[in-house]
Amino acid sequence: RHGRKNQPPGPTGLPIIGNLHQLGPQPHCTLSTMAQTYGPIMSLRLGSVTVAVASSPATAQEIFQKNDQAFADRPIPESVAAQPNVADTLAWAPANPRWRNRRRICSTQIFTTQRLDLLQHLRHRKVQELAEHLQKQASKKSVVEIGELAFATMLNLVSNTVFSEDLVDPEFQSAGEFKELVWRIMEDAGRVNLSDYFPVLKRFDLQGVKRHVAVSYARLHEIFDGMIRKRLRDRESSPARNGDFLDVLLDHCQQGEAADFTVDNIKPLILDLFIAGSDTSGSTTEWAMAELLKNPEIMQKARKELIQVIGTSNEVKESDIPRLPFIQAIVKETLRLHPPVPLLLPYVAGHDVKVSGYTIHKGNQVLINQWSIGRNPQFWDDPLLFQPERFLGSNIDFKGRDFEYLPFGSGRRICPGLPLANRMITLMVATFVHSFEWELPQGVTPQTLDMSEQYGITLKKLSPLCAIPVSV
Ligand code: HEM
Repeated sequence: RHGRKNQPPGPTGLPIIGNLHQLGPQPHCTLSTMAQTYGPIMSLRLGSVTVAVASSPATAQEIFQKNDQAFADRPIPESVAAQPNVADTLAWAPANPRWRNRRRICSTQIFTTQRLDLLQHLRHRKVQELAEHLQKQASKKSVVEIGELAFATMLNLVSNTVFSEDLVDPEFQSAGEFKELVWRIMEDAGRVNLSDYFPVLKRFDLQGVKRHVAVSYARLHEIFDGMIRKRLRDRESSPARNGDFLDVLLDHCQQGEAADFTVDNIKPLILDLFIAGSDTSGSTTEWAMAELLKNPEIMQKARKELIQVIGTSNEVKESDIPRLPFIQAIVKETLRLHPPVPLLLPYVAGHDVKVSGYTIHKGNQVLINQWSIGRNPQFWDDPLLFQPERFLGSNIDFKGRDFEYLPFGSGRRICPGLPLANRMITLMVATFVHSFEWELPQGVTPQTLDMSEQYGITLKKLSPLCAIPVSV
């Protein structure tokens, strides 16, 4: 079936497996190299699935702007299908009225400027708790894992937004278990799984991916189940409401929208917010700090801006951020070089579509290699250098309209968490830089700091960033 007419060019594959063996452990890099030979829209055959890969701003724009509707749905990897009620997730459900309703509720109840402003105190509190923890570690000269702390802080922020309570204890002891669970889900979702490319093999789960990841889903569902049941009991015994996102969802459950909202089918939506929000934001904060430790002169410039704007005694507040253009530029530059979702989430063509003169056939999958676009010298000067200055005085933004820079995607499935992620990551990075000097552990220098990536559905730092906070 793959001799289809007018398909984008691509590498010749082997019989049956096609190009699967060529992807390697870092598919985003392999696809970037292949695009130099086959062009900005190319076609690969992965088992029985044809995948088109877009690697330029122009092809991404054609997909997102001209053909947004055709590419509104996603293929569901087997590892994601391992969770109960997968059709009720936000990230993987088809773009049907039920998905739209859930997305609208999330947007209006969590992500509007008004709602975010209302919960500003929560973000300040969570970041303050993080700073207090770091102060204690600083007094002991302890080494901390920056990514894990940022991840746990984000997890607690999402948890407070949904459940009005922390998931991770104040000393961050239980952060490890959640990180492990979330990362296992991310890693399995990003793994090349034969069941996804040979539907006939699905029921055998040859690599055991589905069985492996099901354990993580079951544990997270169990945790959420306990929290939801407790809230249902509280609601029965008292009319008082917490006013958090769980109350909003339970109100929907009780308002006769029974088919769309039940206690069971709201769990995948809640899980999505935790999974999509915590690892991406934690990882971006970790990469930002890794770049600052690798480039001490940029760290100094950032600190200088913070001291000029805030002084030395005050804490960083969200209301300071508009006056911190260099810190904002650091976050943007980090998302360019280290976008947490390098290939965005996959799309599936709803009908035959022409892109750059080639045909993407109905049922073909589409990936956008935004990692590659963000590092392409055609669109960025000295693309491999970490230079936040490139964003100063530039209008390029990550809101999905500048196709050379798409860390949050674009179109109707653009990341709904963008405004929250932006506020929280900026606040965490600013606080790290403002409240502490940072030292690398013995034997590590800025020159030897390991910046290798590990591919999952999100891209994380292979070796966790370890550093020693020093109080200022
Ligand atoms: C640095 C932080 C983040 C990055 C870089 C990021 C990036 C992305 C990307 C690239 C997508 C896919 C977009 C597409 O396919 O076009 C996505 C989807 C999504 N993100 Fe984020 N995200 C981040 C933080 C968050 C946060 C904080 C939340 C919520 C708490 C969140 C919730 C979601 C959800 C629910 C989806 C699925 C949307 C859909 O398919 O309709 N993300 N994100």
